Amino acid sequence: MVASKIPVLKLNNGKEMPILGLGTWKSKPGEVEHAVRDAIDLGYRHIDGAIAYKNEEEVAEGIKAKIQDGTVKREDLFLTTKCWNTYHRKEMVVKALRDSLKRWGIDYIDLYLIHWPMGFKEGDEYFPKDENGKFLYSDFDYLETWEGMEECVDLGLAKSIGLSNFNSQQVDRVLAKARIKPVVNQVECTPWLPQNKLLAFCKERGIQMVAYSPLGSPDRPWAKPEDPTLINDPKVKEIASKYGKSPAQVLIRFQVCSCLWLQFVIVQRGIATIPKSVTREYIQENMEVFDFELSADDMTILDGFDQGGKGRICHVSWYSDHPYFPFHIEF
Ligand SMILES: NC(=O)C1=CN([C@@H]2O[C@H](COP(=O)(O)OP(=O)(O)OC[C@H]3O[C@@H](n4cnc5c(N)ncnc54)[C@H](OP(=O)(O)O)[C@@H]3O)[C@@H](O)[C@H]2O)C=CC1
Ligand SMILES: O=C1CO[C@H](CO)[C@@H](O)[C@@H]1O
Repeated sequence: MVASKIPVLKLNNGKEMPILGLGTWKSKPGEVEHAVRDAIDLGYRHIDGAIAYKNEEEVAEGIKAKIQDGTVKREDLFLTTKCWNTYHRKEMVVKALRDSLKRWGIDYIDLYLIHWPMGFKEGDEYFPKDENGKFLYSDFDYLETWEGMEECVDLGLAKSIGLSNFNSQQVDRVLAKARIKPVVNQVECTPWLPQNKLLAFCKERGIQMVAYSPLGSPDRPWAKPEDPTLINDPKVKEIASKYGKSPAQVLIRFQVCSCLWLQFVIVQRGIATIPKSVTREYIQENMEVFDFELSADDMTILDGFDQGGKGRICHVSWYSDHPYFPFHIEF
């Protein structure tokens, strides 16, 4: 069996999560099985999936191959999936995970997240719309959804449960009611949207932040050719060349092990992150980030990238009329 060099973080329930994982949104069937196999061969042990990515079976094929050839055992892996917005009714939360586990071919998931606080109309369509193209929502309160998540732990279907795309008020509402505390809040995080306030808020409550789209999600479906790209930013490129690293490595290092000023003290960001790639060279490059340190001067430059909410790429403004839309407040 091959040991991994990726550091692990301890979650508030005592379980461990590798600080770096492989993202799988937009990874096509036909590519993702290979990407997962390559990642595990290279030392990744954390894979971030979701029901809504519609590729769980193929992700699972990659995992199965690596368990079968003896590279890893199931218990060496940290697998995440996410309860989609159409499954926010309590009973559906459990059913959705059972269906997902069948697709993964496993009997428990390491981490099950509420993908968004916003519920959508139940049914087979993941993005339901009426005949005028208006999105159709459900009014299930995410507190009910959380009860379903807790049941998944009770039933042994999920080892840990958490949130994704929840703002500070929504996190506190869950904490006030939770029998089982969320271990993470997975949110977009880049130098454009460094989430310093949400990070401090989550740290105070023992909730680990996980950064999604750490490279600025250049392959997001709504990207326009004229949009700026973070990995091509001249300042990021300049910093990268100083260390003999790539822009992607600087952006990943920024999350996992860089410092920031919080209330007059310097703290490590220590944010877990899940860059997506289906390219073996990138998958390898993205994990080679634990052998250099960004200087205070370079961190100051990256701090200057902060655009607040305007820096958000996964803004999903098309759902902004949802009562639980998370991005109307500062953090
Ligand atoms: N909870 C949530 O709501 C969300 C969760 N996520 C999760 O976070 C993951 C990562 O975010 P995502 O939006 O996919 O975007 P990322 O910021 O991870 O960027 C992915 C893109 O960057 C490219 N890339 C990867 N590594 C490198 C490299 N070293 N050099 C140059 N280009 C590189 C990839 O190319 P290629 O693949 O062609 O190799 C791909 O086009 C998702 O896949 C998903 O698992 C993302 C969005 C929302
Ligand atoms: O993970 C995700 C990727 O982006 C999508 C935007 O439609 C969402 O489904 C989800 O947040």
